[in-house]
Amino acid sequence: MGAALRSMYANSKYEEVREEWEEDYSPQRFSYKALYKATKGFKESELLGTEANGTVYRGKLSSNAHIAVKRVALDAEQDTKHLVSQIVGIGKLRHKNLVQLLGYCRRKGELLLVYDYMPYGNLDDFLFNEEKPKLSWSQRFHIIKGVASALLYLHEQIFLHRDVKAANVLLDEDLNGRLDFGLAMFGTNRNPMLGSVGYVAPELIITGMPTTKADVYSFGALLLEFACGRMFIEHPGKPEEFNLISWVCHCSKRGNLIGARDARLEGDYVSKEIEIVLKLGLLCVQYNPEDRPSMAQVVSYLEGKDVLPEMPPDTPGISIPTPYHEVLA
Ligand SMILES: Nc1ncnc2c1ncn2[C@@H]1O[C@H](COP(=O)(O)OP(=O)(O)OP(=O)(O)O)[C@@H](O)[C@H]1O
Repeated sequence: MGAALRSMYANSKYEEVREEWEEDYSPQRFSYKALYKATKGFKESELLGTEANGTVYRGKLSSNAHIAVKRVALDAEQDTKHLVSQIVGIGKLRHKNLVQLLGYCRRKGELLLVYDYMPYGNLDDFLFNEEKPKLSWSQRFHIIKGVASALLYLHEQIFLHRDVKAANVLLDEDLNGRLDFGLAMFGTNRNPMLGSVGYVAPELIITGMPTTKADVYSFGALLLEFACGRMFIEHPGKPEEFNLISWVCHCSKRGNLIGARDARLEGDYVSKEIEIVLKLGLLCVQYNPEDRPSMAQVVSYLEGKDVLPEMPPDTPGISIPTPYHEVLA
């Protein structure tokens, strides 16, 4: 029985690895055959993107459910049992602003993760790609609040996200922001502790220890990107525009904080909300983790239940160049 379980459809194109210890996880287990059929044999036309960590395909199951399948190469030394138990644990999380992880499949040297399909793709394209239709301010604010509540939920469930960034916010059919589980959460990312360049909290570079406050830092970078419509770190030449912290502080010092906003918004914005997002972004990206708010506070500020503390742009820890910025310069 054990041997038979180890390899299903041996030597066929549907071959997969299935071991006895996975029996408890059968509700979360997809057969390779089902995923192969759903993605039309992982056809090029179904390819959604290829990133450093894997390849993602769109698919449709026999139940008509639309899915996204992420194919990831597994390192030989990977602790597969631990990884699968993490996947199953993450799959049990439920929040309307999370991309639901439906399950997994395993082949030799390869893991396939199955998610709900998000028809509008990721936010990266909408915020930074001039060719994509722009998001209105009310859409942006709605998405920000959704992502904040999802991150708060993760922290309440004692999970860290570890890789909050625009590319990990996907949009569903109603343009709700859904936080995607990057591979960093499973520890299979090639850079498991650090997340993505530009969103990494400065202390993480030194300690390598992910924390809720490091997630808050990355969320702060994302807030500034939402309001400014630009990537957190750019190299446009002017020192005040090197990153969004210096850009927003520069505008604030000149008495025109909301002048930092995305010019593509034109007249379509609510000054009070942009101001909250910019100020909260600065509060979250402070150098010292203890100075950053918790995600519970972030949600209260965004929902207008709490009033943001005043923080002048020359407050130590925000506008001064930090070793982190020097590293990246
Ligand atoms: N559930 C999904 N529905 C629709 N598109 C998706 C889904 N998941 C990923 N994609 C798309 O597939 C492409 C690759 O996604 P992937 O998550 O691998 O990228 P990434 O965020 O850079 O990787 P990672 O988060 O693992 O570092 C992106 O264009 C992304 O928008």
